[in-house]
Amino acid sequence: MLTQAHSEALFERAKKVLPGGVNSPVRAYRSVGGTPPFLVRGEGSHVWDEDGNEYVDFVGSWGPLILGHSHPAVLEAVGQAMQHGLSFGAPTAIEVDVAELIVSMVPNIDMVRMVNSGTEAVMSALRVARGVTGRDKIIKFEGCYHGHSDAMLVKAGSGALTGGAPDSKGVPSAVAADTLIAQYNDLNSVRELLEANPGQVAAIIVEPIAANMGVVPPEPGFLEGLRALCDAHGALLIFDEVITGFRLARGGAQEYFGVRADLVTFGKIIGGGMPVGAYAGKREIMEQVAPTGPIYQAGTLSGNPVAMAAGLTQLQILNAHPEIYTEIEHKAQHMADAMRQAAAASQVALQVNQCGALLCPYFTSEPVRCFADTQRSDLEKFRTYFWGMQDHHMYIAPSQYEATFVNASHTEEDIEAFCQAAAAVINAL
Ligand SMILES: N[C@H](C=O)CCC(=O)O
Repeated sequence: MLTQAHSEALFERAKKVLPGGVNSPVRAYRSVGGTPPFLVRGEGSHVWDEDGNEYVDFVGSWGPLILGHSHPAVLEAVGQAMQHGLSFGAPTAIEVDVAELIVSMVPNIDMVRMVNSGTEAVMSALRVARGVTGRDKIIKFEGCYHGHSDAMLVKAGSGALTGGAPDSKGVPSAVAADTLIAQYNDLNSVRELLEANPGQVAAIIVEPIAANMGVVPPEPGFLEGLRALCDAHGALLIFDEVITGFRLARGGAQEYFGVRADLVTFGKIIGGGMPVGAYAGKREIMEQVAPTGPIYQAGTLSGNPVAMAAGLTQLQILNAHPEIYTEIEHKAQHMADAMRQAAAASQVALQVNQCGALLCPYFTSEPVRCFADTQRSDLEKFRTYFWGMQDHHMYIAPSQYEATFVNASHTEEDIEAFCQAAAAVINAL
């Protein structure tokens, strides 16, 4: 067991002034028990906690740190931007630079609106879909997570699922009634909802890879089928790319899977570690947003110059180095294979889902292809795996329902250390 005296003392203080001691529920380690390490520093692929413990970080601030912590070019850009002021609430050149770069990298979009988080991006994209179609209902998938706006907290994944409450209190029933729930990788469940609600569905929103119930990749034909169903029923297809955007490929899931979306939402990744979000789409849709159109959405901090500087620098590097995508995917494949081999050798029931630079172990003998399958994973084994990995200085998400993120900053030694740690922990199971 690692020494955690300082983190424990901080957690006790935190619990007195922050609900659960945290500012986002998944950080509280409720499902694995124990104390979260309070982090003080990150460099490249490593983080350090208040007790001086060093870890290889496979969370990466929940995805955005594709280049790792404290990338020198990103820090330099942030430092420069800060010299000129922290916020103007006015147009700046750098937000135009970021928007132009996003439009050049992502297929099928002409315009972008910056916001401050993935939650805001989704909330706004849903409003646009409703405004454009004149319809109210939205189809989402059980176990998918699209931030914490009211409509999206119906059967949500991520922290809501980790806490065992996929439906939050405080969501008006009238709002929840317009969120229709389908099953991931099950086109029939979507078709049935569309047919039962003719002319009423504004949009289908999907994580192209469901990465908030662990990692569940789309089966061949699933995303294509959603596109076809949207076209047939006059609904918009929204890809929530808060996790997959700029991580799967320069053009995100649309490029990786070759399926067109009508609206795309982005989150923390386009801030390179700073709080940013955005939604994007074709000109005819995006021009419906205020001030050019009747759909209102606003934000004082949207396009914040310091956040834009971090995001622009990370996106420029990713754009200039597409080989990063092949490299991070290979690392993730290697990790998944090592875990599968360890499980086979020690006869542990384990499925490792991996797609791009995302992976997740489920302790079950059956393939995991939808929400119901994720519920078969043995959570007690996940808990043992989690703490075993922590003892080996591997910082992974404290939840069965989050991804393991592989980044460009992970060295061969980091990946080997992960594989050896995972093999040892799985053998001990
Ligand atoms: N899956 C969530 C974000 O993508 C995890 C982060 C959080 O809820 O704090």
